[in-house]
Amino acid sequence: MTITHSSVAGTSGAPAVELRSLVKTFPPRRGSHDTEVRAVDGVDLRIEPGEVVAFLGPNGAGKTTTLDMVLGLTEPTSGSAAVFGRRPREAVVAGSVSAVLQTGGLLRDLTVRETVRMIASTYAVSTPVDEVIDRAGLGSLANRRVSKCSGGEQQRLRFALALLPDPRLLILDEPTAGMDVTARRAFWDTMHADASAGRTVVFATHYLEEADAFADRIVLIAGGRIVADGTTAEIRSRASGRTVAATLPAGSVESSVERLRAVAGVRSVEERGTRVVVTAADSDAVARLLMLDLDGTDLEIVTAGLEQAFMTLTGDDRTAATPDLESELAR
Ligand SMILES: Nc1ncnc2c1ncn2[C@@H]1O[C@H](COP(=O)(O)OP(=O)(O)OP(=O)(O)O)[C@@H](O)[C@H]1O
Repeated sequence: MTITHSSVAGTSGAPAVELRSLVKTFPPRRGSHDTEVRAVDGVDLRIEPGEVVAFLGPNGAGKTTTLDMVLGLTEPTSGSAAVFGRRPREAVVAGSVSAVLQTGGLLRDLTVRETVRMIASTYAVSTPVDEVIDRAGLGSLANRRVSKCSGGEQQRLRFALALLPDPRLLILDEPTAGMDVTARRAFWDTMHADASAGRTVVFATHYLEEADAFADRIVLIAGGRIVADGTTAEIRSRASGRTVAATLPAGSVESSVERLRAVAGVRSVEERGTRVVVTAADSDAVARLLMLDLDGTDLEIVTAGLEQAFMTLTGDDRTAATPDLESELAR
């Protein structure tokens, strides 16, 4: 697969994406007593050219609404969105940004190549049809009808279409939704090769593994706000910490819990009878306190993974409102 990006390199110095105090509200649904929906609730974000950024968050977090504003598909209620220093719609018209959205009409009776050719004809300047077919890994499927392509193959076709204007910024909204693990891996292999040439990629996902494996940076979104922003390693260490559990002598649990809560970096202390479960950034300090000062026994230390980090950071009542999240995580 050859990768030649003419317009990907070289930018005006403006950030690829700049969101300032971005807010989007929707009126309450008809007949509902709810107040307005604050889908995006004050987002500030700067993405530099060449970054690969995952928007990670549970259902209803505000990912799609934010991306829609980056693409100029919807106007902010307040605040602003800029793409390479321009208004989103201007950036779209200039071919600086394009998107692979969750759904998007494809004509079922056309072949893969016919589809790419048709969309290419709508651009004043476009990447050669066979080149995008090759880059999207569709070479062997070029003559297949869209109706005969699997969901994953159709998604790769949408990806090929998004590459036609050779955009400096590619937006992917849950690009692998509905794909099995193999198709998902194949899609990301293709994307990896493409992004390594310097394209800025912003994608929304529910899948932690996907964000972890593919993004340089994760922007964790919940309830319309950014709840964490950093490299995957930073997110993991910031939120996960470790869980330390021990059994305490009966009668001393209450006072011990108080002492544990006072330790710097302790995030939570849970009592289960005489057993305490402590989540903390510095598990060594907690373990020492439990064993040496508080006469704890049966010590257990568990490293929390990215999933735990995700739950911790998107936690509180918002996680409770997103039952789908747990089944996503369990997949
Ligand atoms: N057109 C609309 N009218 C009313 N409410 C809307 C509209 N679009 C989105 N919302 C609400 O805004 C909130 C954010 O939705 P959004 O689709 O941006 O979340 P998301 O993070 O992309 O979720 P998902 O992962 O499920 O796609 C949700 O509560 C949603 O119901």
